[in-house]
Amino acid sequence: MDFAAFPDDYSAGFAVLVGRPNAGKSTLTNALVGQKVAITSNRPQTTRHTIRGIVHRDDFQLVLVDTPGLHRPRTLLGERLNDLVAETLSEVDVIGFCIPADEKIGPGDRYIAQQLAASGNKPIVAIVTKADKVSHEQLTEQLIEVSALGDEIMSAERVARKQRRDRQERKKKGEQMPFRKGSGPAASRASAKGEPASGVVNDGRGGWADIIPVSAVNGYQVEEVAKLLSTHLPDSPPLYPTGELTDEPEATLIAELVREAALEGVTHELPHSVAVTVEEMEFREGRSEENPLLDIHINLFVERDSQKGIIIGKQGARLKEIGQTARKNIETLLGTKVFLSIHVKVAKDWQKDPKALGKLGF
Ligand SMILES: Nc1nc2c(ncn2[C@@H]2O[C@H](COP(=O)(O)OP(=O)(O)OP(=O)(O)O)[C@@H](O)[C@H]2O)c(=O)[nH]1
Repeated sequence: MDFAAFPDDYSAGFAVLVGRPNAGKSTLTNALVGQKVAITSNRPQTTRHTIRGIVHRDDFQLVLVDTPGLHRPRTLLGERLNDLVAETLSEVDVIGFCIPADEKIGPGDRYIAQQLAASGNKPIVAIVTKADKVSHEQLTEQLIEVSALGDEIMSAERVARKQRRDRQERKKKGEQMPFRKGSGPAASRASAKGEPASGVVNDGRGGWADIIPVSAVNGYQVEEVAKLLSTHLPDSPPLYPTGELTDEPEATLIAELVREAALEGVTHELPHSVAVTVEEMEFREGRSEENPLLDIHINLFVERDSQKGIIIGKQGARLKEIGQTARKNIETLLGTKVFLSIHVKVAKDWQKDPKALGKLGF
């Protein structure tokens, strides 16, 4: 592996983009990296695995970790996703919090903001995505809202930390703990619901480390986002050789491409219920070296017979389309001809079954 020579002031490190489903994380990752590595689709929660894209520049290297949407656990799968997110947050140098410009800040954003603030002392850069979808005035308004959210959440977090410290101090000294308005069970419940904790005011000590608008679709400020994130990276030689765009195992990318093709244009409930595994990958015997063919056998799991019907389609028409789309993308990814076979299987309630989850790679 050839590491290019790098200047003295080179910096390198990890960044994670978080945000609620559909916030534009995958599209921004792709725009930053400049090649399709993370999987995008207009269906929420398509990114389940952590896929890294690497932004190489003359003076920095930014390793992007794309996480699933951070959300409140509903099923066991949701909890595992959140564990994954927590683990990722602890390993990065900077967090990019994506909030779409064209949607009002909601409880989902608030909840994520609180989780990020509570997760530690990592700098959080608020990234207002999809800037192309709104007018200049609307963008300005959203930037003000997002900035205010940062001030409020970070102030609340500082207050909470101070209260925790005080409580510990008092405990150490053996003092009795007074009940304080805003710190009882009702306040914790409000905070768990993503509602603002009452009584917390902006302490004027600032919120987000930075705030920046971007459009991954028309390229507005994409380079600036890369630069801004890189200012939070430690001095370090490159972590990966230049030219390497992803270190995700091929099988994961292949499974994601099949999953993406399967979810194209389907109903809302399905994304949660589809899991894809690569069962076998082998070069076909008897082919010449110049003209290899890679056989890939895929299992596509759904939870119900009705979902199986949706995937397969009338006389197998949809499955055929899925196969063709996925095959083309896999061939582009691997640069080799591919024969793809997809078996659709019903695994009842796989989301709630720890054993099944393990088998499916979660
Ligand atoms: N107009 C416009 N659309 C965008 C932009 N970025 C993303 N989108 C669209 O928004 C939708 C969601 O984008 P994704 O990048 O898949 O969002 P995500 O946050 O990765 O979503 P999950 O994987 O569900 O967490 C897709 O239909 C994108 O095409 C942007 O800058 N401008």
